[in-house]
Amino acid sequence: MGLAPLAVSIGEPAGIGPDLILQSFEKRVANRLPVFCVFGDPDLLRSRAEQLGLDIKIEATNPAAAPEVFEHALPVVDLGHRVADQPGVLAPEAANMVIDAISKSVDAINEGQCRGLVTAPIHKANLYKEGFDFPGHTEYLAALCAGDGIPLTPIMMLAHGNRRAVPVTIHMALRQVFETLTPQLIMETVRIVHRDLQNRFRIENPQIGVTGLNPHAGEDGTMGSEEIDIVVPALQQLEAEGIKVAGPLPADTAFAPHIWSQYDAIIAMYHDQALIPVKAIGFDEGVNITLGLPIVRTSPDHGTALTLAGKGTASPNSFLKALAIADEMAQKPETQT
Ligand SMILES: NC(=O)C1=CN([C@@H]2O[C@H](COP(=O)(O)OP(=O)(O)OC[C@H]3O[C@@H](n4cnc5c(N)ncnc54)[C@H](O)[C@@H]3O)[C@@H](O)[C@H]2O)C=CC1
Ligand SMILES: NCC(=O)COP(=O)(O)O
Repeated sequence: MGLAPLAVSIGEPAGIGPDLILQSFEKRVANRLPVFCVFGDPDLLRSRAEQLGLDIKIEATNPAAAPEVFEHALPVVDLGHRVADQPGVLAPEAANMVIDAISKSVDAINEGQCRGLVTAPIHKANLYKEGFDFPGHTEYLAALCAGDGIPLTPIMMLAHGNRRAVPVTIHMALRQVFETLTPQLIMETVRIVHRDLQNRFRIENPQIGVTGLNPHAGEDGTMGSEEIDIVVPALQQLEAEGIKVAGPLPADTAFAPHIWSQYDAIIAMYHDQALIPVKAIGFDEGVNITLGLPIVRTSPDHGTALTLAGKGTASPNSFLKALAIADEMAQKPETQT
């Protein structure tokens, strides 16, 4: 039996997600892309293909038929929502489809119909206005995947080739970081990254760097005490467990090429500490990978880029990489969850 398709959630329809999906499908042979099926609105994709001047057939189907359909048409699981195709114009009515696309993709993976998820970007603020109660995909997927009410800790990892960065705290106001950071959260994050680097990336003995929070990693406690009070105790416990971990590294130098290259991943304390270096070394070249979940999920390293939607100028590079990495991570036939 062949591999099940990857699920692709359509993302924000006013953004570049539909463009990237169509552009990627067009390049499927040249890029040896894995079979994927889109969860969304086939009419919207037809309209966007026309707008972009792409001669692509769109076929409403189900994941089981996707491998055969993929040869001649873009397979789309029709979620029943109809959304007007207005590139660059956010419409609150689209929120239900955007959210459904994510949850139905996860259902399909849990039922063994799909083997991993690649998410096109969502416009977070547009979803919040409609009552979406999660900061982003990362946290929503953790809620969807939590079985028996046991909460999962989802981990956001941005990867540019072998350069990987992980924020301990994810989508929150900077002032909230101080009350959220604990030795327990750092330990849990490092343990999950360590385990997933072994299991999902086949790195036998991962080397993990951990940054401090403050400038110069606190300069011996003179520029903040979080390193001494929170980071060091976590590192001591992790070392005692046999995890190869180093830190607290000053965050401004941790991502210098000669230091970053010594580690399989660097764990940073908050969102921008981790994501800026990845986007700076190559915007649209990285991939966002969610760890800590029973399913494979990747996404491009960028957002909805509303002003580029429908113009054909958005680069599909990161989206193509997200498909390739999800394919690699979810190579087992059929029911890989
Ligand atoms: N995984 C996801 O769903 C993500 C969603 N977002 C959401 O996207 C929205 C917009 O966020 P921004 O901070 O403006 O980031 P953005 O990534 O959408 O745009 C930043 C800049 O990069 C350009 N850009 C983005 N993708 C590009 C591509 N493929 N090719 C060429 N240029 C590209 C944009 O035109 C803009 O100049 C927000 O609502 C944010 O929450 C942001 C990041 C990830
Ligand atoms: N800045 C990256 C980002 O916001 C991605 O969030 P998510 O939607 O993948 O959780």
